[in-house]
Amino acid sequence: MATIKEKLLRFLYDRPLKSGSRVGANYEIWHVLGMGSYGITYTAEDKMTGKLCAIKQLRPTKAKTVSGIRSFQREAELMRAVSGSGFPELYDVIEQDGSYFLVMEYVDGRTFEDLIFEDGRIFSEVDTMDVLDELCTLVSVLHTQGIYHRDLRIPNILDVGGRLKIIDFGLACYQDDDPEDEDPRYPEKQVMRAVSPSSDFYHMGHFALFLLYSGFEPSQKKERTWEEELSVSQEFKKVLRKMLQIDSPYTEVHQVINDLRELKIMVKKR
Ligand SMILES: Nc1ncnc2c1ncn2[C@@H]1O[C@H](COP(=O)(O)OP(=O)(O)OP(=O)(O)O)[C@@H](O)[C@H]1O
Repeated sequence: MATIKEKLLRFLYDRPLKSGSRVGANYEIWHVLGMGSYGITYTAEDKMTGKLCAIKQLRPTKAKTVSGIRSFQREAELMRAVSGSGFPELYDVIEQDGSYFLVMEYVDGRTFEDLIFEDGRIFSEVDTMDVLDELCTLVSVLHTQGIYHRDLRIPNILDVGGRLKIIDFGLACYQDDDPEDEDPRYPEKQVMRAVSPSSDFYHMGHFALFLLYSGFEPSQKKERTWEEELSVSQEFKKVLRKMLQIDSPYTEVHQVINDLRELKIMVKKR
């Protein structure tokens, strides 16, 4: 959590670039897509090719810290290593007057956050299993390359005309990275940031719950657990319990894919 001083410094120094600003020789900033804790992301045009792209700038306050620059370099390294159509391609890495930019493919899609909270999309149990199955396939591409994403949340997964893309490698790591020192008072954070496949399964379990809750109509004032509230099959709940590490967790992504595929056949037959 940012302190008041950090928030004030961000407000004073982390002003986004104005539209029309140049980044490197070729890129012209159009507008801000979003501001996260580490970066400011813009749409931009490559003036050489006329192509639209996305540019993530390391926040100026972070660009003054060794850890900020290190995490920027890490994100660039991981994005370069990741290949496949399910991830944005990294075009360029630019350092300009003490500012740092990742220039990447613009993903023209809707995040699952947009789909649920803006478009009012409702995902049934079968829809959720289908999306999860495709997401696991992308995650298996990452895990095969020894990469864990560790931030598979609804704002970081996009639907691009029926196909998924995963963005934001700001928290991703390699399987042989040392784990960060997480505060033992927050055990959930330790699970979310674990340097193991389980961190991705845990996030995907929560991702699936967001999809399933899109169709939930509360009928009681009393809050109940997700297992009591959601009317999904016991078999799918079992899969989710393993993803969320309530029951003996999955150790590799093909186990999740196999369970989901068996389950889809069973549920679709009913
Ligand atoms: N390659 C991309 N194509 C299209 N939109 C993108 C792309 N990358 C990021 N965005 C959008 O830009 C916004 C901010 O993205 P990003 O995920 O980089 O930052 P964040 O998660 O908010 O920040 P941080 O990682 O700094 O905490 C989001 O709305 C996201 O959907």
